[in-house]
Amino acid sequence: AAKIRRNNGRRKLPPGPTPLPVIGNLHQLTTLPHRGLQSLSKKYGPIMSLRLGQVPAVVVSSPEAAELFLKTFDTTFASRPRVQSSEYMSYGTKGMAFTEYGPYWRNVRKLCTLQLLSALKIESFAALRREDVASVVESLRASAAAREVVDISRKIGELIADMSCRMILGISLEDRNHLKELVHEAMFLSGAFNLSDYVPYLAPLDLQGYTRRMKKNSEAIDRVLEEIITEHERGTSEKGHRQKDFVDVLLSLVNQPMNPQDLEHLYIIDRTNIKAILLDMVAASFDTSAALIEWTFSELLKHPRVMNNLQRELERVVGMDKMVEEQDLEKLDYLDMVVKESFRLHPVAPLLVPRESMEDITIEGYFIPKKSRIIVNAWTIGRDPNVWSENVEEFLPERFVDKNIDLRGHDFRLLPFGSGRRGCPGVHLGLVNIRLVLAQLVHCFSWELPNGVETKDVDMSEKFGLSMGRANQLLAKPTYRLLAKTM
Ligand code: HEM
Repeated sequence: AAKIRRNNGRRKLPPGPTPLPVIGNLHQLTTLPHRGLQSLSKKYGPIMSLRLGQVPAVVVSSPEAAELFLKTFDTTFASRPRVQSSEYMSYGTKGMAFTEYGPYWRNVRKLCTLQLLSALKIESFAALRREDVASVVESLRASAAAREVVDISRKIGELIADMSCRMILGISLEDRNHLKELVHEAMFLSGAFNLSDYVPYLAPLDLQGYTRRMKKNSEAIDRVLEEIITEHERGTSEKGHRQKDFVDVLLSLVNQPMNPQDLEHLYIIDRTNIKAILLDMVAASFDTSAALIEWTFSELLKHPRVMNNLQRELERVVGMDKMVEEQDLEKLDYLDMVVKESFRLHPVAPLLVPRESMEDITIEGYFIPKKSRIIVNAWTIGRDPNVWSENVEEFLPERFVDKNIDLRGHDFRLLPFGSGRRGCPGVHLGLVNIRLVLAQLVHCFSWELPNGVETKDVDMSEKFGLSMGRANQLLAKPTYRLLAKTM
């Protein structure tokens, strides 16, 4: 008996709420799971265990705990769960984001970071971004002249989607305007808590209808990607001399080893790999940066003082007689703090991307079985008063003054891009897009809320998803503010 007790003692799970039969704790996630989990972790602590249907899960909600899972024991937690969405919508996990840890994932990741997402590669698309942003400024100028109220959410969403489409697929969004909706649906389905993943014996019933939607969505996306790749192969998308997009880069590598340095694990790049990688890139770019820009804009409209400070900085650094250029961005310190503060309150991936543990492990005296789902609640960490003091709910960029808090995964208080070997490989691209678009729109225009809306009334409701954006569109009225000669 003593031996059994010792074993039990050693195998103590982290504290957590009692699971119900069949569904476990799924009902406690609520429609905004980052908030549902926050209230549970207040009660049970920063390392909490849940059962999601049949699947053991651990929810991590403090910087110290996040460091243990994402750094100290990173290798144990570097996998992703195999779920329906990754099967149906990542070509049987042939991409990067939802692929289990191992040589295949490592090779795809290497290929993408070297060939597609390197700083050099991203810089090479600066002219394209400049052109797209300028054309939105132009259209907003027309709205300003007509004293129109603008749907900022739509403008920003289309701008980011268009910049991403041109860089990745070599098409403008107008040519394939249903792609945005398709990718949006794919992101929703990848982020949804799908009962079929947690209670596998219910999967054939498809009670939420997600499986059906995934099949339909993946087929529609596949048709678009096939068309685009075929156009590239035939050279029909060639409009004179144009820059190589991601499709060109990947097609130039077809039939070659994915990683020439790793001949022990020989993966030859084929069409399915290319489609899966392109889908990952498009899905990761469309909604994430746009959501953060929208949230920041919402906060700026709610906080005219901060908007004002930002405009003063832009006047000083850039000047009122010209638009913002990418090389100005690194000089915009206040903008940098605004973006950090926005990520603190609105980490667009509030629960990051789920991890899965690869072996049994004991952490802080708690037993965590192999194949546990690991959920890092970055949203809760950003609002923890022990970390950020009492005014956590306040939008206050100045809290970052003289604090060396990085947002790329080195500081566990601020984790919008995750951390460690599964951390976001698109940080550089994401941040360039975010800073450029924000700086330009705030520099070129003054913004006011539509008639009758007061700053305190700006709606801040969230719509949960793998990428969490605003529930409703953000509306505002622009007035052009640069000296006229610039356009
Ligand atoms: C505001 C913009 C973005 C945010 C907030 C964001 C956030 C994240 C987060 C939280 C993760 C999971 C990290 C982890 O598990 O530790 C992730 C992974 C990933 N992100 Fe991003 N991301 C953004 C933009 C991008 C862009 C522009 C790309 C590429 C075009 C990208 C590509 C990826 C990929 C491929 C992964 C999976 C990495 C892996 O599993 O090895 N992301 N991102």
